Amino acid sequence: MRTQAKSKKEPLYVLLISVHGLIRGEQLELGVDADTGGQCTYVLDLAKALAAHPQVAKVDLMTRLIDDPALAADYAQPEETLSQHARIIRFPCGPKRYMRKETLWPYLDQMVDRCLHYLRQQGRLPDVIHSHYADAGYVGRQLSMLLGIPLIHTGHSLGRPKQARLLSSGRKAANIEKQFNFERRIAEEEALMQHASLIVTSTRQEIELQYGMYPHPDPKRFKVIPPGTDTSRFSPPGRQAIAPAVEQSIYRFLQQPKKPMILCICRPEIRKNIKGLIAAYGNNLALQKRANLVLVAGCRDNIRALEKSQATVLNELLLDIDQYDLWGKVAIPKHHAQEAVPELYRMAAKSRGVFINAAFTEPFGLTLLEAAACGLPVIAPDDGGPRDILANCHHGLLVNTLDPIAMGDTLLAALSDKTRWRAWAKNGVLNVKRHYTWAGHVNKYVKEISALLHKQRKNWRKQQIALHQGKSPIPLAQHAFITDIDNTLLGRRDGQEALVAWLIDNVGYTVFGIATGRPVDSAIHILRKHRIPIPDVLITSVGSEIHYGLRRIPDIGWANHIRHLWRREDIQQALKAIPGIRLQSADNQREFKISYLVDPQVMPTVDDISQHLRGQGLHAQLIYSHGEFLDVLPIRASKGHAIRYLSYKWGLPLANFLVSGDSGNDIEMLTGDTMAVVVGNHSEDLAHLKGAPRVYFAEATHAHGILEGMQHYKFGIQPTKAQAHTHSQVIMEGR
Ligand SMILES: O=c1ccn([C@@H]2O[C@H](COP(=O)(O)OP(=O)(O)O[C@H]3O[C@H](CO)[C@@H](O)[C@H](O)[C@H]3O)[C@@H](O)[C@H]2O)c(=O)[nH]1
Ligand SMILES: O=P(O)(O)OC[C@H]1O[C@](O)(CO)[C@@H](O)[C@@H]1O
Repeated sequence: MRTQAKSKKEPLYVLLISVHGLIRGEQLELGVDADTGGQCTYVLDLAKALAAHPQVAKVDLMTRLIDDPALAADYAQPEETLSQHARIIRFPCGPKRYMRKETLWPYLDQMVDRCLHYLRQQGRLPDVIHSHYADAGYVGRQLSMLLGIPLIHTGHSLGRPKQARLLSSGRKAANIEKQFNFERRIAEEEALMQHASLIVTSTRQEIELQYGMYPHPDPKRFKVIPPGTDTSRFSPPGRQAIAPAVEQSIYRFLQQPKKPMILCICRPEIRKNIKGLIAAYGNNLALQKRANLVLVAGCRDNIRALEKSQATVLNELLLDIDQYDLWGKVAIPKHHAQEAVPELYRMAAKSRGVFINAAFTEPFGLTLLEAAACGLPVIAPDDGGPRDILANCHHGLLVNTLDPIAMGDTLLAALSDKTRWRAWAKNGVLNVKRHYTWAGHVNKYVKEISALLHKQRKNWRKQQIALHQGKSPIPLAQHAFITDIDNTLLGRRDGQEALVAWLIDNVGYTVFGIATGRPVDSAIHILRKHRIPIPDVLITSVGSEIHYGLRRIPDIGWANHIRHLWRREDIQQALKAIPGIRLQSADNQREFKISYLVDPQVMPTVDDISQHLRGQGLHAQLIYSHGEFLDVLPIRASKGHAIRYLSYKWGLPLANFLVSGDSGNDIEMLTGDTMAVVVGNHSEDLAHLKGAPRVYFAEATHAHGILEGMQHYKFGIQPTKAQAHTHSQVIMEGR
């Protein structure tokens, strides 16, 4: 299969990623915990609206597969259809059970790998990847780098402002780090700001005040595209009666249920300031007389069984209701179904009540749009999202939510002026349709993406990137050819040229890779010198690093994999005691490789050195070569392991790999399921492989030997004379 440059008109394939929380097509469970709120509904609405756009052919919303007896089986379905062009795809990520987002970081690489396999099955790569929140940002950034596809990112909520808020509330840095894993999150957010081609925000203030807390935000990468709300669900009350079950779920708490409702819908989270709201209501007797307070703060069976931070919010809530003696005036329903949510807004509108968002800060605030669409005026924090929304919708008032007395007074004033109330209700319904529809969002979004892709295509043309255009060929290629460099690929000029012609003929069909002891810079330098196109995959420093293509994108998954038990500093320290070895120059030292020069007369045996390290509780592999070098590597790092990892990661069977080598450090990659070729000029340490299954010993030497092996295995599309003339052109492009 050959990778093609995309024609301008071809409709788009968008891959959305939102890892945490609970996402399904119907009956979203929102407010269940701190991770199930606005973002879940945002990504689902976005997926559906995008798929309805005429320029979009396909939308996949990738999320975590959760197989938890405490939850509906829906979250364990690998695929769910949302509409003709949109679906949810779910991949495992760590343990099967539900986990809060801060604990998912160690497992995210699994999603990257599963997605690569999935794309292979699809036979098509997305045009853009769009990640939501920092965890999905990590997955999206890896995929974007590995595949050469632009990344769009939406933060929804950022680590630095949250960390600053928690610190200023008096919490200890070490405790909040333990609970929220800020270091990892903020590092990823910084990386995303460098890597993403486009960052979509809901407001301008989000760019200035939130992203502004990070180093060097590049204003050109940001685009404000506010979300929409689903007006087919959220609509004004009209004449229809409210569903009796919904009414009942509220009335059962209230002494005078027909009074106006002050409605608050939010996740039970400290930032949402439910405590301040109770104080506002509890301290204002006139307000209590005028209206009931209805708090919809997620669903609960047993507060004691909830996660600690939510349990604290709800416990405080109950204690505060008791302290102000608000029994009979406050409703706090235990459960609500998703179809009940619009009904709750309508019920509040019918009662001539108001909606309140009492949060200390609110990046955007989807509930304010939902209320507007249902004809319910709002009181909201004088902060980013609400400021923009109220400036557009004119459906209520802003208030200082840090001041409970001001909040109480503002609520009372809003409920008392009937003419103003009617104007707000009308404004909300009209203006939300004018400013906040998903169709409007998606129109702007598709224009931005199209401009981005257009610019990128132009760049590719300018750079004339080697064998293919920008996107990686690996996910769709059927075969891989991986070779050692020195004395295998290189060594005879005529052989090299014939091999380059073969590579050109096999573009898109075969992945081209090298596996070498050289560090990556040195490998690229020598390949350029010999006019060999830059490989799709570079396994370097004896398998301790993997990079991709011209841009040398590192495979972070591999680094994470081999980091296991690797204590570089301690190993280097322990080896100081070994006679007959001295460190090679700094440019030969890598994060996962310590290299020594050896005096064979003095150095103890490799087994003795291994034992010395083991005695100190250290784990490493020692590779002794050519009687003069000693490389110390993590136990999982080697050329052979790297090839097996690539096979697994990219979903390409090991049997479809042709590998070639000449010496001892190639043994591991030459044995096993691969199609192995040992070149004619091989060293003695490979002789014992003669007769081993799937190991071909070529007569010819160097690159000629590789080509002989390819013929033996009938590997690849064989070169034709007509195609061979493109050779010099590609070499130039590869430089
Ligand atoms: O018990 C509940 C609580 C919430 N919701 C729904 O959950 C959503 C909450 O969204 P939002 O008010 O925007 O708040 P967050 O959950 O905090 O969402 C985050 O992400 C949103 C989308 O980017 C931003 O609008 C917010 O500012 C940001 O804090 C709304 O659809 C609510 O109707 C429920 O259905 N039941
Ligand atoms: O408190 P945090 O970690 O900043 O996150 C806020 C959360 O709000 C949500 O958007 C609610 O859906 C989450 O997805 C997001 O994780």
